[in-house]
Amino acid sequence: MPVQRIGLVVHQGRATALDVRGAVQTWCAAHGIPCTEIDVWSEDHERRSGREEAHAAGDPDLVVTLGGDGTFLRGARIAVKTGASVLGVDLGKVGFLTEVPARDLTAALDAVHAGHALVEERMTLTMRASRPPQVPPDLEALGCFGRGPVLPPPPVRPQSTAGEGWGVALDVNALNDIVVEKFARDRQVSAGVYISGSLLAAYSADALVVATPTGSTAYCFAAGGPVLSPHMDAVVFTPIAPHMTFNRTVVAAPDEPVALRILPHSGRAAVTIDGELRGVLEPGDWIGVYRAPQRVRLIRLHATDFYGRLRDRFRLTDAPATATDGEFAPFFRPETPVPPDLAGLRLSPPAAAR
Ligand SMILES: NC(=O)c1ccc[n+]([C@@H]2O[C@H](COP(=O)([O-])OP(=O)(O)OC[C@H]3O[C@@H](n4cnc5c(N)ncnc54)[C@H](O)[C@@H]3O)[C@@H](O)[C@H]2O)c1
Ligand SMILES: Nc1ncnc2c1ncn2[C@@H]1O[C@H](COP(=O)(O)OP(=O)(O)OP(=O)(O)O)[C@@H](O)[C@H]1O
Repeated sequence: MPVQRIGLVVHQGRATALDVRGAVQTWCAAHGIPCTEIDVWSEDHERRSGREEAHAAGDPDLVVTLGGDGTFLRGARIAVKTGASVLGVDLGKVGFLTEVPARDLTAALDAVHAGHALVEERMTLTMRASRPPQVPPDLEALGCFGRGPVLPPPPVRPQSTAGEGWGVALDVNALNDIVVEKFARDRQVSAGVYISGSLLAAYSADALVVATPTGSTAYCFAAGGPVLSPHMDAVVFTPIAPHMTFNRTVVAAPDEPVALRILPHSGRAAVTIDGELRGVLEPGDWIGVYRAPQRVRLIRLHATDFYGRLRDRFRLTDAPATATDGEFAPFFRPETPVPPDLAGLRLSPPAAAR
């Protein structure tokens, strides 16, 4: 379906993003498509939930982000609430989530408008909490770690059943991760970690990360966690610097919730959702994290080559001993038809088609 309305999320601190914004606005004007900028970082901008932000922008069906992965995450937070797709223009440092370089922007918008783009759906995480989350004003400055103004705490979903012991359901969709981390440099977070309702272990750590497969290449990856294909669903738990010998990641099934209960003698803990501070937990508080029904719709111009991107963006280097073996031949890419037993497999597209 042709694009009806664009919501634009721009990294205001990057000059190239401001230039490219002009190109998007010109394209929109030429096609008669309304385009609303959503400046989630401005000091003057009212702090709104993703849903309110989408409604205020006229419920765009396409969100275009101009920046890096952080800007993409800020756009995804808004798009997921109304089922809009997200197109990330790569103007950042890593660009794992973003899809197109700025030079291909117009061609990308043309392709989306003509219905030629692919949509890749990614799992998100949602959560319940023992009480509605809040960020006390005195902790805001400490907790937002030099980034933009804090977003409001996640709204409570109407189907909440707090009084019955299930906690309050929060209107959250994390594309990368939900992280519980220490506030004070010298006070670790101590928490009991439950998977599928069973206690796995009590941790004392710098942070505890619950991630999606998409988020496995972000914070979890930095902590030595495994890389998961973003085409699968799973709930990935990784402790950061736990003061114990068991420091492994646990990859739970998509229907196995991961819960964290702050222990009585723990320091206070920050809850960050996709890198943004959204709440503070006191001893005794808990959160339960599980797969959300909503998925983020990523625009792709070509079939995804996740492993090629992994090699490229993380600059994977080959073993020095293989250097004398020269070029690497393509695998499973002869000109002849695909044999029946391989027909259902997901194979990255040939380099020429990317
Ligand atoms: N030590 C760490 O690596 C660390 C620490 C805190 C948070 N994070 C991650 O940062 C994310 C927020 O990103 P941001 O850009 O707003 O903050 P940021 O700028 O601090 O991001 C950290 C880095 O992670 C990259 N990144 C983000 N999502 C990614 C993904 N899905 N796959 C691969 N790389 C990814 C970003 O490009 C950036 O280089 C959080 O969701 C969390 O996963 C990482
Ligand atoms: N909309 C904005 N307005 C002003 N400054 C911003 C904005 N977005 C980000 N910044 C600044 O840029 C820094 C990097 O932000 P962030 O990590 O979210 O960017 P990004 O989109 O992920 O790009 P990169 O890949 O370069 O990190 C922030 O610490 C902040 O100082």
